[in-house]
Amino acid sequence: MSVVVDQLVKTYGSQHAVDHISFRVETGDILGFLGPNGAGKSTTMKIATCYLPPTSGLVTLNGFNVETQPTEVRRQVGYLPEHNPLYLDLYVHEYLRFVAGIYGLRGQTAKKRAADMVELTGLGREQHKKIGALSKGYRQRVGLAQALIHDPSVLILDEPTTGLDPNQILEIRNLIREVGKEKTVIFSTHILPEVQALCNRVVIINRGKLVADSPVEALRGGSTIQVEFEQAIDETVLAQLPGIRDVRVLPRHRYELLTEANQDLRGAVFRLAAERSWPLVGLQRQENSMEEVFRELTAQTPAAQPQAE
Ligand SMILES: Nc1ncnc2c1ncn2[C@@H]1O[C@H](COP(=O)(O)OP(=O)(O)OP(=O)(O)O)[C@@H](O)[C@H]1O
Repeated sequence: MSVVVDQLVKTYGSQHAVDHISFRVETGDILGFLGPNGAGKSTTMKIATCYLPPTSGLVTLNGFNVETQPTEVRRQVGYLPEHNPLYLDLYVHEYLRFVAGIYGLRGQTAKKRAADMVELTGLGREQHKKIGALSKGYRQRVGLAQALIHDPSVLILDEPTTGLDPNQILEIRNLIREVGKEKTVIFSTHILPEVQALCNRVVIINRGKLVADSPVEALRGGSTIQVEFEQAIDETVLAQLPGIRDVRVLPRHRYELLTEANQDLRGAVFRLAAERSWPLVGLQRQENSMEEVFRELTAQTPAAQPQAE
């Protein structure tokens, strides 16, 4: 059971909303899909759920191609769109049975499934109201219930906790965590602590391009050491120090070392420099928060301005 996104492109006119993105998500993964406003998250999710055709590239869900096998894909996937359209005049049960019907569930089976979803999403107290009379948090639960009604193996949720109060956020997170034990979950959010609380993996996109695809651990609470030498050194030796996750070469003989959380490797770097007779002129450590990593990865470079004629 997996979602595979391979070199996905979506253009609107001349704009590349999604620009050659590739990643894969496996069963049991809860993937946080992050990016600033307009990064291309919703567009990617709409393509993965057959609401939009890709311009090029491939998306498969459990091996089914979104372009050529949309019926099979829709059976595999439950989708909660960012602006979840609901029929406000329908009662909760009525609406859920209607959605069940779209997936071919009828009669007692549809009724039972709707009742199960009411139970699962904590809609019990509100189930006899019309959707129009529900609070935002409860409407969101209805959205989750409709996304889950056909027992999909993949769940795609576009900002499921946006606009909810802190109690509702916790409840929806618990529900996602519960559902994520059996299903593949992809959800977008702007709340980074939510990703830390729920996800095992993170994909970050910026202006349509993939800028990170890693375990949450790799983006959480590590630290960086900036080290500067008088002349260029062999960075592969730095990379071999225990506790170093990555080494970036910066201009002017500076190197940025990403280290595991709670490790201060300045002493080790200093000793290595002494051993190798590398002329060390600067050594600084900085704790990283996920917010900082996100900001760095999605720093906006100013768009090229059209030249005046
Ligand atoms: N139907 C459309 N026509 C033209 N441009 C569009 C259309 N839909 C999206 N876009 C553009 O594509 C880009 C990506 O939009 P998208 O909604 O996928 O971003 P997002 O990452 O989900 O943003 P947000 O976090 O604000 O929801 C944006 O620049 C948006 O304006």
